[in-house]
Amino acid sequence: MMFTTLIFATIIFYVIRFYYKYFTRLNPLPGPLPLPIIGNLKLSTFKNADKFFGELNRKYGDICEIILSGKRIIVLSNPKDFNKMFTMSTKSPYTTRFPMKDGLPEYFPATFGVSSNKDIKSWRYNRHLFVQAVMSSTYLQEVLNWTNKCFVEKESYWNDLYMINENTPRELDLNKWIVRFTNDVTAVLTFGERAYTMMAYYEVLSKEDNKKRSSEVKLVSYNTVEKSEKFIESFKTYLGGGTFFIVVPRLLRKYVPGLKGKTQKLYANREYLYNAFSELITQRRKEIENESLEETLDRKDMLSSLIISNTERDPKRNDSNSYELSMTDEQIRFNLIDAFSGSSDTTSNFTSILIYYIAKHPEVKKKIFEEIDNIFNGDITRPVSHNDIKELKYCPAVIREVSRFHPVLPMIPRYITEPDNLAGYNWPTGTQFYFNVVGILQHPSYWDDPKEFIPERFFDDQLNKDLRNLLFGFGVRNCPGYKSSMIEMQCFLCLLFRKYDVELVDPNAPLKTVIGFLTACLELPVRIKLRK
Ligand code: HEM
Repeated sequence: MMFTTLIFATIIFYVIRFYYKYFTRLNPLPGPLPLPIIGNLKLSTFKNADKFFGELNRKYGDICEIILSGKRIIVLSNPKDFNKMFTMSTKSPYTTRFPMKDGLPEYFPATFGVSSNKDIKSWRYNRHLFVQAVMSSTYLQEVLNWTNKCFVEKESYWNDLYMINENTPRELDLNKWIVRFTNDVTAVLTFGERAYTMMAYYEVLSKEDNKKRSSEVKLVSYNTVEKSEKFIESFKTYLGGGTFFIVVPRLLRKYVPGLKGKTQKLYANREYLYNAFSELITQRRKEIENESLEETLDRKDMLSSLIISNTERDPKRNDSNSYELSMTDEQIRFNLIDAFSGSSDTTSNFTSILIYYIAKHPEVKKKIFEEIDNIFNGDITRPVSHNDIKELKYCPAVIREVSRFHPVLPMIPRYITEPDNLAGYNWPTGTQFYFNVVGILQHPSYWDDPKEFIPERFFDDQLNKDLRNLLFGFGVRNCPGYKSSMIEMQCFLCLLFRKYDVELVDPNAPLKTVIGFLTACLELPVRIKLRK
């Protein structure tokens, strides 16, 4: 009885304290009333974050607030607050994405790599070498080469599994293939090693169908496929673990039985992954050392590029001091993690969203066919080149319109490292802001008919110039991979639509997604046939 009363009193105390703090907060802003513990994080937030953020803007205006994981977050939906937050100056207080505190730095590095690096000096160094690697013309050529190659590989599986023809459309979940396709392209570009996730999926499907594998499909050894699947799975577990470390307090992680077990599993997985990276890096270092200095490296992947950065093999090295700044294995590891995590899920989910909207709008698909047919003249086998991509005008407009309509990242976070005045209020150090991407991309003051899907609006080069690239973020911490992913996505569109017609199985069904920080597409059931 005593114990129940104590618990009850503690809860009452907690609730009163919570609302006292809430109603006496600094600069109170409109926003949904939060609940103790969960704040504004309802289940619906996760299922429909795009709707959630769109409604925030419509209901509460251009500046409002929410509480997530116990933290107050100021949500901004007006581009006039934009320039200050997304400045190109590294001296700005808005150069950090989120606070690296609570459980996060125990699990993710706070001063390594690019994405979560809060030490601006170290971030600048890493970002410089990262950008050098992924923006070089040789790397961008590799993006095109591997997108072409992996597409051809995917087709060999499709031919065997579905025997796609002109007359009878075949049903398949295109999202499953896009995820694996992107993983395979990203892995080889990042690590210089093939992942075989498409092949592994082909194995699963042919087993399910009791199908005998075609001799056309060349399988590498079972062990290689299994090893690469394990690596990709471990990577996903590693990234997912971040949320666990943010949400579950340290004491619970250390002492509560189920949670302690989960913590240990995450650490063990991280150990496995870090060792796998070390092996990759050591092996590649050896290969590079064995190559003569005069020879140009045959691999243009990010790993090779980071190993040689600021060494005597680096064509971009320009002073003798740079030698001191070549990367350690640990630095390389975290840059590779950032490259793989930054590119695989974003590109695959956005590509699925893109195909969904194209298939949903037959008039858009028709114009895509026309544009692509004009470039390829019925040649459905030659590799797509940079010149082909340069000729595209309608396809990039469709990509922009889809990203306006259904952005893959519904908000962009920033966190201030010193007090500042923003949107007319003074904010203390540590205030967290979300730039409401959905709100802005559908804001009636900035777009005519924002609810209409009109790719042609982006033919006007001057239209909302500042907002066009919201898909990839802004300012000093914008996405360094925007060029490579634009190439990959446009190349994919050419390869797919010059040969195949894609229709949604149910054109009226909404796209199935789940949304945390990222819009994750769950499935994309389509009917696919060869174009006549
Ligand atoms: C469709 C594909 C992609 C989308 C939609 C996307 C989107 C974004 C966005 C919105 C940001 C945050 C920008 C900000 O905070 O202002 C970001 C950051 C980042 N992205 Fe991407 N990205 C994509 C592909 C890639 C690729 C291919 C790579 C690597 C090659 C990459 C690596 C990164 C990294 C490392 C950061 C952190 C930058 C920093 O903190 O300095 N992304 N991305």
